[in-house]
Amino acid sequence: MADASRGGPNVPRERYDWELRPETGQSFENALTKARSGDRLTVDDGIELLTTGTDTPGIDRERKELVLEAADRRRAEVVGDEVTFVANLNNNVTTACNTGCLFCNFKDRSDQFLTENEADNPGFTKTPAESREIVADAIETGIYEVTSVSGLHPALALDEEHRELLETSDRGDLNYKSPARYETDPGTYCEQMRAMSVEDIHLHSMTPEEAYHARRGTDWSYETVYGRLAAAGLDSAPGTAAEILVDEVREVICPGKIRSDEWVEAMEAAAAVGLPTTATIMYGHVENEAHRIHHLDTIRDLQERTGAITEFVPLSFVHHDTPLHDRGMVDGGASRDEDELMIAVSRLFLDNIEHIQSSWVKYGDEQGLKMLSCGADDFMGTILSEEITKRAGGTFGEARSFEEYVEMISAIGRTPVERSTDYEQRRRIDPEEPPFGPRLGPRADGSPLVE
Ligand SMILES: C[S@@+](CC[C@H](N)C(=O)[O-])C[C@H]1O[C@@H](n2cnc3c(N)ncnc32)[C@H](O)[C@@H]1O
Ligand SMILES: Nc1c(NC[C@H](O)[C@H](O)[C@H](O)CO)[nH]c(=O)[nH]c1=O
Ligand SMILES: N[C@@H](Cc1ccc(O)cc1)C(=O)O
Ligand code: SF4
Repeated sequence: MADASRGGPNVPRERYDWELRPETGQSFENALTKARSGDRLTVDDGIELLTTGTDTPGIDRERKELVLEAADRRRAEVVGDEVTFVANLNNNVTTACNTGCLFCNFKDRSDQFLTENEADNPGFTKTPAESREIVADAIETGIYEVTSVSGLHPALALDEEHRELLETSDRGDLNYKSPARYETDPGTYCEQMRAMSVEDIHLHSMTPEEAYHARRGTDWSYETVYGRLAAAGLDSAPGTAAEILVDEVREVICPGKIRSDEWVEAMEAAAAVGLPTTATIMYGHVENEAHRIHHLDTIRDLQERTGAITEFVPLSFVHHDTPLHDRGMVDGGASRDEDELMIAVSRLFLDNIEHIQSSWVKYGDEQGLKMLSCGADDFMGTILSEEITKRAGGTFGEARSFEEYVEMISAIGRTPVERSTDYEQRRRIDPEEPPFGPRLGPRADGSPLVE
């Protein structure tokens, strides 16, 4: 008979013959003792906590509660009771992308964007002028930051020098086509950066995968690329495109993407030119718990070297409308138990990263709030527009207002705090003093961001 106290695994992982498996010589009890006393956890400790013991199948709910408690206590010690969020706008420049990641339904094949294509184009590309207008309008509402991640449009080059190299190259493998061939010209990455850098807005953009696209066909280092982007207005880099930083998993879910070591190289370069970064994991598809912990280990090592990672964001895979699901490679995403353990073990394992984000885009409000008692202390941002999760079938909406944030965070007895992207500026909000609006952005005057 099924044991009601156990959560089953969400994915029939026995379908995949992985080299890495969640097997250890450690016991759950020892790992928990180490976690409680704040010792640095080994990979085996992490696997024991995430699986609630490799000696038993499925998730043991009593043990899970012990892991969540330890993580919540650690959160309180490290960052206290404040729950942060940022007034930001999400602006995706283009959905055109041929990389073919099997977990992604954001992208549209780029040949649909060619002028010669007469069929309806389901996606979009914005010119630098259009991006600027979108950011300029949002600044008026009081945002502090613009986040911008995009498809790898074949016409995108880093700058004019890169475009010239791509135009004159006789290599046929560079995923480049002249902007003249497309209905809409996205300009260069540097032009987009300059366009979105309106006033003193904080520009958070250029994932390692985008940085790779911005140097394709050249021998330029990632430092050169991030250095030029920073000169054009980039302020920090998002650590998405991380997915699972174990190559045997990348070969299955994103064979067209850069490998793990290149992702790390790009993030180190961003840090080397002085940009703060974030880091993510996209979990709950074909990978197992050993892959997740190896990923955390890579991130923790990277942070030892750079100190540049301001927050870690677990992104729960949204499965509904994705190739992985359509092809029967997964039956669903992570279970609620797995989500909670992912947040908690991120807090316990990543002892050198201060902030763990609960993403309402991925978890929704109710579960997102619960995560703030499982180890998370940041509740993301207002974003105002969302395409990636929506196109994968996610249903948690595109925006949150300051009013909603203050109400939700005070309802769980915590303190709402508006933050800057790098967490250096923080403003506690008194729930007794409405109306609630941002005050940190270049034009923010405290009036509500979303009515
Ligand atoms: C859509 S890409 C855009 C930026 C750029 N093309 C890249 O891959 O770095 C940004 C991130 O969204 C996340 N993502 C895409 N599809 C998702 C899904 N179905 N569920 C959860 N996260 C997803 C992935 O982690 C991915 O790295
Ligand atoms: N800025 C954050 C986002 N932005 C939205 C993303 O574009 C997208 O919704 C999705 O998360 C991609 O997987 N999302 C976050 O989860 N956290 C952020 O801080
Ligand atoms: N704030 C995180 C989260 C994020 C997640 C997905 C995105 O597409 C963008 C951002 C980051 O900067 O990496
Ligand atoms: S995740 Fe990024 S690189 Fe991969 S298909 Fe989607 S948009 Fe393209």
